[in-house]
Amino acid sequence: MGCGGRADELRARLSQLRAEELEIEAELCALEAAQQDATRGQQGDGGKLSREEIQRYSRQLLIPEIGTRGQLCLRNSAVLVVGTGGLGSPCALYLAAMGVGTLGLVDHDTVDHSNLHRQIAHTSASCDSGAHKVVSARMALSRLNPLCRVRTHDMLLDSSNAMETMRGYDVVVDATDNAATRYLINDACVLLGIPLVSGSAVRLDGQLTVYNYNGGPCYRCLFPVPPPPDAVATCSETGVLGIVPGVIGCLQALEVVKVLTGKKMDEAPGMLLFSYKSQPHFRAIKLRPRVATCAVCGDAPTIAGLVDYAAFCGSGPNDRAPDWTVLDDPSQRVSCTEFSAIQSRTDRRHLLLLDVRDEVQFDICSLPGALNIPADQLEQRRPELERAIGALDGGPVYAICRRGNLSQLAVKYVRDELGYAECYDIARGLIGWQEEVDHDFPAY
Ligand SMILES: Nc1ncnc2c1ncn2[C@@H]1O[C@H](COP(=O)(O)OP(=O)(O)OP(=O)(O)O)[C@@H](O)[C@H]1O
Ligand SMILES: [Zn+2]
Repeated sequence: MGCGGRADELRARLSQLRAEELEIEAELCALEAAQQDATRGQQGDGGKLSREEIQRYSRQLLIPEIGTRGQLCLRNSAVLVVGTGGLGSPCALYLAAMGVGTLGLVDHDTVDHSNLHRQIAHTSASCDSGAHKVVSARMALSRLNPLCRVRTHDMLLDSSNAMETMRGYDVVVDATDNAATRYLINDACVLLGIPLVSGSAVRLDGQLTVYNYNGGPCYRCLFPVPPPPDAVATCSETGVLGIVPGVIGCLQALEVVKVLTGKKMDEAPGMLLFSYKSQPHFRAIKLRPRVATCAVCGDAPTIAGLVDYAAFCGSGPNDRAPDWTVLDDPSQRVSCTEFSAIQSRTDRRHLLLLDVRDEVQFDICSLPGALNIPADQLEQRRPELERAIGALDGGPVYAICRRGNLSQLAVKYVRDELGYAECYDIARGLIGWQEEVDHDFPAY
């Protein structure tokens, strides 16, 4: 067998072993979840470091701020990381590496290819095997540091299970991505008296705050009212640079260490803002103190137990961006399958495919022959659009976007503002095209 053949054989064996490893990990997670009380609490001699621990953590033990006392604090602590995505991955990896004794991981999702540029606890193999994020992350953590006990909670954290899940942890890390879960975790932390290390990251910006600690404010003190659901930017809609949640997740781990080792806060608690675009990248702002009228941590709280957070926020933890209905008349919309048939029987000179996504998205992928005019530039580029329509000899215009929302606005614009009635929307946009017509078309 040649070198190439042998290499192929080894690659195939390796990917089979990786898949098997994930299977074993999943079974272990399930077994250990069934005997949870055995995995909580101190390990070994609570008051002494073992030879192995001294060796492993030696470079950290040498730091006066940590020393044996600090290392024992970490070893005898339990930290819950909610969300094992972009923030939770680096945060949990560092907490395990630094010697936190018990790490709980909560997530309900499976690993996706579009997660891997930032969710560094996961691998392509996890994705190919359809692994659950908590299983995949646990594998990474136990490889890194087998001394760390990892407890997995493969579930959607909600009002029915949060108190039971979070109780007993010394610190909770919010590494999630939605308002409903942020309020849920905050309220449970206040009710249980647990400090909360909260982070967020989207596009090129991130934020970090420690709530409910040392008499400081809780999340509700600062944000008593949730933002409107469509004002919340998500990674899947607006994107995120891989390292940004990496920076914030690492700083979350740092804050956890500070809380666990009892480093006294010299100053009033602050919010740290990070931006790739600003110079310097970090800015700290002082937080207002705890608000006496806060509904959950105030002097006369009105929230004594967990509430319905999806109702409070107007969107749940699972809600993806809503689909709009701008065009009430269904005859103004065609499915992707219908458009594919129309396109193949129409002379391309008499059909205009108008792609109204922004240029960045258009550059990622597009259908052949599409004219790109972003929805928010239609008026500004009206002459260009009118010229293209003028060349159609009365032929149809079809508008497309990523998921069929903005394209409806474009159809309305062409019909109402340009007075051109032969204009139709392609329902479900390029996501629909990939699912219905061309499975090889890139999904993003
Ligand atoms: N209520 C919840 N219970 C459990 N896990 C949650 C909850 N809310 C959010 N999460 C998890 O928090 C993680 C957040 O990760 P991240 O912000 O990187 O986004 P993502 O959902 O993985 O990816 P994308 O938004 O790009 O599809 C996800 O793994 C998500 O499943
Ligand atoms: Zn409060």
